[in-house]
Amino acid sequence: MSHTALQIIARGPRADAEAAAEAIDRDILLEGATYSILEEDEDRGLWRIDAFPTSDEEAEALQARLAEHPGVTVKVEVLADADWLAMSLSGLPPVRAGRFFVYGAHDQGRVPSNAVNLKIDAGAAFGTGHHGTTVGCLVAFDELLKRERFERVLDVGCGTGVLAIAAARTGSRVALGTDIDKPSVRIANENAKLNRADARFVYASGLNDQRVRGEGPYDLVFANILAPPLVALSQDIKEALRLGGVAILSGLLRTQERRVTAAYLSRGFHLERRIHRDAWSALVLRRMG
Ligand SMILES: C[S@@+](CC[C@H](N)C(=O)[O-])C[C@H]1O[C@@H](n2cnc3c(N)ncnc32)[C@H](O)[C@@H]1O
Repeated sequence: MSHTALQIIARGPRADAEAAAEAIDRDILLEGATYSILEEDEDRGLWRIDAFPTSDEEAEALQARLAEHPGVTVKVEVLADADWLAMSLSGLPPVRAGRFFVYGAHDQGRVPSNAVNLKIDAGAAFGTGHHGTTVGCLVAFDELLKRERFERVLDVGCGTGVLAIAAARTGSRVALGTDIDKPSVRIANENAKLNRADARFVYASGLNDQRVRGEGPYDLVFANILAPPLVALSQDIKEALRLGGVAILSGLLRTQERRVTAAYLSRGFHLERRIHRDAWSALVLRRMG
């Protein structure tokens, strides 16, 4: 594993950036790599890839793929420890995703002082922070928090509650989570207490529950569920969001991105960012209409 945390940034026109991203997707050495692609400057048609290698081999492979696309200019930055995103592959170590540090009971004592620390005991619920979909959501949220505040946040499919707890711990006044799995709701409420987070979790399917509607409209909706329910819930998620509000969606595979994106674009959302980790994708979509 690399000891130097790097961020590799590539900028260029959309076609070049998309082609470079596809080359990263095709490289089997980069199957586990995390990167995002977004439109940086709409007026200039400038797109940007940010990649976060977790080993020297990954860093080399990423730079090699990007170098094959002369239309993008590449910059490599060494990250301060507080910013890097790394997921070690041995055991179940803590996970760093932007400002968030997700850890279990066995990591007590290894907690950094410069992060938002989330203690998550998984039990029977999904969401220790180790899965590519959860990491994608946290990275997307961390980026958005650099520019925006989210007063009211809904987490559909809360699992351990990690996402709503992350919101409550970073200043959201309302952080509500739902799940169709009763044990997850109980575990999420316990995790909220454990983290002294003012987040609440209720047993409900989707968004058509009075307790969920009553707290809306939301500034941000997380939904880390599977692609078919993400498509099925697209209208409900739109209605739950205020105009200009953001949906962070995950649980979909990279290969399902087009289908899920199409459902949201047709409802007036704008795709702001895609984050890839392993075979998984996280999407940042803003309600424009
Ligand atoms: C992949 S886990 C995500 C857990 C956590 N939010 C995270 O990001 O790590 C998906 C969760 O969504 C729940 N779920 C699936 N479909 C749902 C629906 N229609 N409404 C509410 N919860 C749902 C599942 O029970 C599961 O706990």
